[in-house]
Amino acid sequence: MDAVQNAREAYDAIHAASLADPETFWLKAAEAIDWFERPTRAFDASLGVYGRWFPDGVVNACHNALDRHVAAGRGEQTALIYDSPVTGVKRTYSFEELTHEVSRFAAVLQDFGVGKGDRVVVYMPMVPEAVIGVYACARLGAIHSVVFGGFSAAELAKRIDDAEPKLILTASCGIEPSRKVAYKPLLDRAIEMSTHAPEAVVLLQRPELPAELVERRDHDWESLRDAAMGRTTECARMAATDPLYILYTSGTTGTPKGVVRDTGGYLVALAWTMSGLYDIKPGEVFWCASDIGWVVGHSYIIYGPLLIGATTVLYEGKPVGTPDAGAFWRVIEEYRCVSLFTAPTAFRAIRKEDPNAEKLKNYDLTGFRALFLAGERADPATLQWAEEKLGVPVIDHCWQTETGWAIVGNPLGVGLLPVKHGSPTLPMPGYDLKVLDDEGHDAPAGKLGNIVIKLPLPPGCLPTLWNDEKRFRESYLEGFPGYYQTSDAGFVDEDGYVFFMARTDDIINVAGHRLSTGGMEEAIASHPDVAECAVVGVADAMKGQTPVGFVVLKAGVDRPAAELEREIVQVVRDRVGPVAAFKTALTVARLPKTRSGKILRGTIQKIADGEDWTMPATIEDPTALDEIGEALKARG
Ligand SMILES: CCC(=O)SCCNC(=O)CCNC(=O)[C@H](O)C(C)(C)COP(=O)(O)OP(=O)(O)OC[C@H]1O[C@@H](n2cnc3c(N)ncnc32)[C@H](O)[C@@H]1OP(=O)(O)O
Repeated sequence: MDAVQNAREAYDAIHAASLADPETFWLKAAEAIDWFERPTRAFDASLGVYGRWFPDGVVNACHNALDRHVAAGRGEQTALIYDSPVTGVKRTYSFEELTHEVSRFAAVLQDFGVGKGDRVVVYMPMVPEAVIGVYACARLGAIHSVVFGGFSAAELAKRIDDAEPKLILTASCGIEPSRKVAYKPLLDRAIEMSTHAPEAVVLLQRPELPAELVERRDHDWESLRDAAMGRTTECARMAATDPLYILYTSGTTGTPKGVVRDTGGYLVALAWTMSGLYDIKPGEVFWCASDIGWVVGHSYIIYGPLLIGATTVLYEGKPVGTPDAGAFWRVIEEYRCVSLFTAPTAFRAIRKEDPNAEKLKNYDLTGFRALFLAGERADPATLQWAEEKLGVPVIDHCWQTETGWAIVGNPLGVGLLPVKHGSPTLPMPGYDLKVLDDEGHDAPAGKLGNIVIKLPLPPGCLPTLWNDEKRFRESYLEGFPGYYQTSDAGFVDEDGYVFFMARTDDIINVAGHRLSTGGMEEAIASHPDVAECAVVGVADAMKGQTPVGFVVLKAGVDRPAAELEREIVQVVRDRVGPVAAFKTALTVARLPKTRSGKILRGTIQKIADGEDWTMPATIEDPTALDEIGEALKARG
């Protein structure tokens, strides 16, 4: 039997076992975790919305990622490598050092009254203190909620109001290659805008751009850390079902969804993936080049590698421009990374700048075993380029903030399966993935339909939305009863390979960032001269998609279109944030609509992408579509 056949049989056996007998499968996987009280049951269907994992397990995430490795003799091994080309700083923390820092900073949090179940918002750039803050929360059983630095004050305010944090951890600034991002004024504005007021803010001063502290409310991170010298804290005993964190993600409206991640199921799932999917062993260096503000950063910068005693890399830089397109190769060589996990957009950026990968010749990538891509659809051209230049398996895998880990992937640790470009391969253990037509019937192989997952979702996936079980049911469970709706359309081929083709809602993916066009439309609609608008995601060679806004002005507004369009771009930047990459607003006389008033966003998008389109039978006024084409043509 050849290696490919072996790998397929091993995969089939594992996946089938996970679905046929989830109790046995996941209790076995749970042996990778150090429990204070080992679970006797894997799943209880009577709890929560669709059941809960490891209902009687008692555990702590920080203990599993840090303390237990020190106790097991890994204290001197490097746990965290901080590499910041934007500041020129490099720093490493051993497991022992990181455990001490976290234990000490948890004492600081305790002094603010932070304990089990309290929320702490972490609004920080990619610095080690952010990781320390997150682990300090986990140590105490407080629920962290990290907010990505590229969001606006208004977006931060929404998250503060929903999570109602006791405390906010922040830094004076983030550093982008072309500018310093002053976090503090954004945070101050967010706190002004929010109804909920945190009791205190702990701020890390960065020398690049120090910030003013608000008396009584704000506290200096370093002074508190100094004052806590010699203090330690114990890891709290947490129910496996207790929330570890809340991570907000875009919904179909401007109100983000607070994805809840429980503790025990997440640790078990991550531990399985570190070996089964990523093929990483304790002591090796795994690099996830994302941001801790995204789920990918939570799972594979902060938690996953440390959980199994591997080393993680915290990289405060970009794939290009810090300083050049050889940046990733430099980090891989310098730290002997065995795998890199990043978004396809990062590789598109490298390829654009260095099409023949000349820079790669300057580095020794011996020991580098695999590249993993996720966050957006991996286009075959980029994937092939990476395969050819790196000479290692390039593995696309697909997941969501909601799931916390891969739904579909190619399990390198089990055995590499043949790669089909355009497909992230096969469902991971515990995911009973189906494609259903709109009536809920199974779609035959090769037929496009709705990608859903039969309940229960495997461990690690969201049990609910923070403060909003109703929205959880409506958004994910009611469309296809008995299934979790991914809101992706796609198909499964005759070999079981899954192909994700498009979203079925108004979410777009810009440079690996999941964004709501509805949220951008809400921002545009707040401009006093705007009557109505539509935002669509248009194909972009670098970012995958970019948002374009079509805007109808109120009657009587006769200001120059260019001036208004600039203001509208600024409104989206202010209200959603720079991460939206919203750079194009086009004023049009009207929007194409059906006779019942529904804006024909799908057709607008096809026109913008230069795809074939057919005139919708229900269109109110066909000339409105011509006008969209003309507006796009005029803008080039
Ligand atoms: C599987 C589940 C998931 O999908 S989790 C999400 C996975 N996604 C990712 O990991 C994201 C991958 N993308 C990236 O890392 C970046 O987009 C890369 C490829 C590095 C390119 O970065 P960049 O050149 O900055 O473009 P961009 O589109 O990301 O940025 C747009 C504007 O936002 C800004 N921005 C970005 N990050 C921050 C930040 N942390 N703090 C403040 N601002 C930030 C950028 O500077 C840029 O601003 P500007 O418009 O140029 O002024």
